[in-house]
Amino acid sequence: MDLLHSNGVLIIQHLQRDYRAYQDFLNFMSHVGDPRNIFSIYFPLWFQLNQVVGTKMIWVAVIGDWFNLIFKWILFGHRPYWWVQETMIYPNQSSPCLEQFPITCETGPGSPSGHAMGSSCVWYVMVTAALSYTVRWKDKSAVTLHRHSCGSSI
Ligand SMILES: O=P(O)(O)OC[C@H]1O[C@@H](O)[C@H](O)[C@@H](O)[C@@H]1O
Repeated sequence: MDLLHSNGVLIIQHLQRDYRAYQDFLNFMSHVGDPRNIFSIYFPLWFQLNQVVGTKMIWVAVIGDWFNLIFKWILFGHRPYWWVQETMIYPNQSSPCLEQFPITCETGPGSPSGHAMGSSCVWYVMVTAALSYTVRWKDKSAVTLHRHSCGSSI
């Protein structure tokens, strides 16, 4: 398990060091996808626009959170920022320094991440809905264009 955690820490350090320029963008994406917005914002909004997408949002919230809870009970995983303080694999207080954000300061078990699971589900539902709307709109305009071109050639 230590090998897994230490590699996770390396990835976090790489992201925090080499992708600092994208920090605001990534934070924004993370906040937009936050599953706590499902009940107050996304469900009411999407249900007005499209009932199927709205219903998907609710299922994502319920099933996603339920699975996350079950997996957290089973895995009961460490969070990287406290694991680096507790592990013995870094000698002489040379534990890596991980930057924390308000959204990462949680105290419960960390694995799997409820935020990562929830926000990827939220983004999946929204992106697939937007893509299918775009495809339908394109098909419709192609049919209209075809009808017009056929009509003008007669
Ligand atoms: O398990 P994590 O990644 O610390 O996430 C904790 C919580 O993070 C919040 O941002 C989400 O709205 C919650 O749904 C989630 O449970």
